[in-house]
Amino acid sequence: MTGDTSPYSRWRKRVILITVVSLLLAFSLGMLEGSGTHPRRKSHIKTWSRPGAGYQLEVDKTIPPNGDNAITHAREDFNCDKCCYRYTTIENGILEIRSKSELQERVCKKRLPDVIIFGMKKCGTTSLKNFLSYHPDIAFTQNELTFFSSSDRTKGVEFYRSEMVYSTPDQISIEKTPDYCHYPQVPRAIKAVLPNVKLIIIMRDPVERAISDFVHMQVSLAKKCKKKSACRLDDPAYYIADTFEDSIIDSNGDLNFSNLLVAKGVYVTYIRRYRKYFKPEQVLALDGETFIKNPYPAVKLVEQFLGIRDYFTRDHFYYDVQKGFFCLNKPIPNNCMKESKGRPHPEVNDETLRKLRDYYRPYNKALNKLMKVDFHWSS
Ligand SMILES: Nc1ncnc2c1ncn2[C@@H]1O[C@H](COP(=O)(O)OS(=O)(=O)O)[C@@H](OP(=O)(O)O)[C@H]1O
Repeated sequence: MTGDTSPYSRWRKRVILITVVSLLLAFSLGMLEGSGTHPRRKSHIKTWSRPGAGYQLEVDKTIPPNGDNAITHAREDFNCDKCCYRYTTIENGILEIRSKSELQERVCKKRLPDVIIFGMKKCGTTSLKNFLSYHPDIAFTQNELTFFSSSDRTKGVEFYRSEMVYSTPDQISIEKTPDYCHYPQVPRAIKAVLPNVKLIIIMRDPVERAISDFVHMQVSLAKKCKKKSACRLDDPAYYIADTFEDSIIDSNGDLNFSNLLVAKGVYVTYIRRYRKYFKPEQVLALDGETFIKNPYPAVKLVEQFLGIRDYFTRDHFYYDVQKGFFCLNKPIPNNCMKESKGRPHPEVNDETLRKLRDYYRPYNKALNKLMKVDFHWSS
């Protein structure tokens, strides 16, 4: 069998080949045009709608040619673009105020608190404040205002408001003053000004709290004693000796439970006072010991309690070996508490520890019952 090799036949084959190639080219180009997508990056800005703080999530979508299984990368807005402040490190004070025009644009005002962290001293209140300060739905007043526990109360509510941090209409404003816990007049005073306020208390093993408070008061005293005229503690109910044991055990070997180092650990007394004025659902109790070991579950509980966005993820936190505590990795990396948090504690003798534990046990049990929680340090 021989093929048809006439000039006409060769010309006809060429025409068919060219037509097929052109058709294939046109078809594939048409496919791409018709789909309206290109296999390259597309960027969208998505604004979250609840509760509307304007927190932006930049979503970077790489759409593969078939349009399926689009890979979505979410990159957080590190500076809370719709907030009244920009974020900086804990070391530098966390919040940097925006310009006047930016504040106006964002309807930033100083608002009375929706939430108060009212205790407990040396139980992790600062770390909790620092972590929550980076939540875009929260405007956290950085200073402890002590409004309800000091003579500032006589200056009136407008003074209190003027001390608050700026917040947008969609943010929850918070202040923390651990001192509010143990002054008997404070719960009623808060109720009179903020009847619907939400209250958070973080409590750790009262024995650990007492030792931490001792170290703290020693440092404060040492600072004051640099100026000889001011060399005394503000509160005479504190007694600080050279050692923890000598501070809380009297000459008869008995526990001096009126020393504030000890008294401040009787949490149930303080909470009962608050519960006289506030409904149980207004108060959230957090365990400071589990918070030290892992802050993530505690910040999630706070988000739920306040009904704010599910913002924090596990990878916001990392354990810093050098610091010996958890620090933030997001939105700013390597962001640890200042040196004054996480100080070394002295060794305390077993006898003193036993006396303290025996003293606190019934109060801890009553606390568990009242708050319907089981703090593992309570026995
Ligand atoms: N992540 C992290 N980093 C550092 N420190 C942490 C952290 N989480 C909890 N803590 C514990 O917080 C203790 C200080 O508590 P407060 O911030 O409530 O103290 S204060 O009342 O405001 O002075 C502090 O007490 P000390 O260890 O005695 O310094 C810490 O044990």
